[in-house]
Amino acid sequence: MKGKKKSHMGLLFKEMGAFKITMILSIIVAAVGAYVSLRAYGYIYNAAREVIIHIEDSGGVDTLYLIDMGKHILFCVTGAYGLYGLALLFSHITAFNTAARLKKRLLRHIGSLPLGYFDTHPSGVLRKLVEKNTDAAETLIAHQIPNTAQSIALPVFFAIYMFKYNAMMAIACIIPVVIGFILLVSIMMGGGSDFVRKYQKASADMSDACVEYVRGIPVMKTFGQSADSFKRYKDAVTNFADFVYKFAISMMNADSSYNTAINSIFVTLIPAALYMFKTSTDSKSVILDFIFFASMIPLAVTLLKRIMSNSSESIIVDEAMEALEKVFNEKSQSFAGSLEPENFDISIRDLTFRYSKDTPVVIDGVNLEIPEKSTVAFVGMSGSGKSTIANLIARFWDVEEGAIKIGGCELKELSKKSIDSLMSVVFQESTLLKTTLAQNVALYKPDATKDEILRALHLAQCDDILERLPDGIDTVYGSKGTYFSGGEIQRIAIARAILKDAPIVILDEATAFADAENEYLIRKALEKLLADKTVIMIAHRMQTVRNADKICVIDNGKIAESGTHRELMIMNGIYKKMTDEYEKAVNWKFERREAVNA
Ligand SMILES: Nc1ncnc2c1ncn2[C@@H]1O[C@H](COP(=O)(O)OP(=O)(O)OP(=O)(O)O)[C@@H](O)[C@H]1O
Repeated sequence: MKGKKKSHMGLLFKEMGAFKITMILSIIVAAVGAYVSLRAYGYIYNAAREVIIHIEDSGGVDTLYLIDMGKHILFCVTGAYGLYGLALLFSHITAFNTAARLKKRLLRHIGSLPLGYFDTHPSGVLRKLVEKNTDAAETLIAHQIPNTAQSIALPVFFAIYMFKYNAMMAIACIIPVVIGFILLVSIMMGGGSDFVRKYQKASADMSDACVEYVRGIPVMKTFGQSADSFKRYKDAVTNFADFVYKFAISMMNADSSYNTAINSIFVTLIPAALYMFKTSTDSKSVILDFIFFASMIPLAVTLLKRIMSNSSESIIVDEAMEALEKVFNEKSQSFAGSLEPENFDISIRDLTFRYSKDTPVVIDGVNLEIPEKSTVAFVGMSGSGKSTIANLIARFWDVEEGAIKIGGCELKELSKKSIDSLMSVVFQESTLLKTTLAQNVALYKPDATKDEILRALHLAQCDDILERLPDGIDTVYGSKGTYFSGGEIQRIAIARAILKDAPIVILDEATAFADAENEYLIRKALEKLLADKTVIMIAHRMQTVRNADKICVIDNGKIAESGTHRELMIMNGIYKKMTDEYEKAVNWKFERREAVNA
């Protein structure tokens, strides 16, 4: 048996806050509007009755009464439109304010999440998440809620009216509606709602795969691949097409049965009217009642159909709220600490970490002391946990088990100001903003003078870059075709770190993708940056770590070996094996070259 899915609409109602009042007003006004529109039918009935009663004696018709009824009808029709407009006004006030509150709270919350969250949630994903889901909530409140209020109120008033005028015809009209509703509920309970969810997932998968496909076109062209090689995109499109087909087929019977039921009111109404016509002494009243019922039926059918589409809309919004709730459930990072570190020693105690409750442990009981102004390098297989430890030191994620201390204070106890000024991180691939070179370099020190910026650029070996820029450090990156190579961007990122002059530097081997000339310049730039600093280096090439004060071999989230290069080579363990294999790979290249040159 399928478990009942939890509703996430509570979030939406909570977010409405005081605007719940305008929402309730919208529902009440929409319901009153529905009543007023039905009153118009009552006055039409009275006018028609006056005419039919005097059908054989047209002089007996009370024209003043007819004019009066006409005025009432006009008043009710315009009143109903006016009230519907007012209901929409209230619902839009609620919708815009709720969506704005939701967006603001969401953005504030996203801003408080740890930096590591943005690794897996890039800006495009977050923009889609915020906009798409809050827009869905806005549409639901602005349109669906007043429409649903009307769609429910009208049939209720309609039923009361029908019983007031003619109980037998009322029952005849209600039988097909009840059958229609039983069918509607069975569609929704029997997988209809599940289908809407799966349909949305298939559609989202297809659009994600499409973006991936478009982004991969350069790779596809470079390697001369055919479109078939982008299997995920092809599979997503096929999956979506299959889904829509199955959805249409499965809904075909249910939808047509529901529509047939609610459209077949005449099938029960006409026999009931004929029976009454035959047995009643007041045939004129029977004809009049029949006209009254027949004129209202199309309206009832339209409203009943609207209920069905409203219920599938609410499933979409429920999904949207579920996605937002997931973001709100992400734990914020608190910067309530106020301590300043006594020195820049780093101490890691019994550190154990997993990225989320449902993922495996990636750092498993790590203990490490990094004295101030020393260099520690992490080496190990890909996925062993090197970056995770470095990111935890930089507080990209919060430590939950064990502790990381700087200068005797836990990271959480340090003030935001000290955390910001303590560390510089140079990633494997750095990013420049589309602003001036000066602003890019002074990102962490906006009040830096021009001389300070120029000095940092000089120390980071960026003189050659500066020479070719049309406006020097005021050149806007990305303007007039001003772009930099990966190695040049890396040197500018090092200039940024030099200017910041933080006592701790975390370095994710910055030369990994540089060419020989850039590698030389980056190394020279790093010498300036790292002098007299506490350095944590994630190394991908074995030769870069030889001079480190301590090398830690990370294996499966644990420190498997640690020591200097010499100590580790003598130990004859994983490090020695990695170094030997690395050297074999390098020598293999030389041998090949020699063979070619021979
Ligand atoms: N944001 C994340 N969410 C969930 N798991 C993650 C995340 N980042 C990394 N992991 C997982 O944590 C483990 C350690 O990854 P980490 O990036 O620390 O390894 P690494 O040694 O630095 O690898 P590499 O040398 O390839 O960069 C891996 O299994 C990885 O899949």
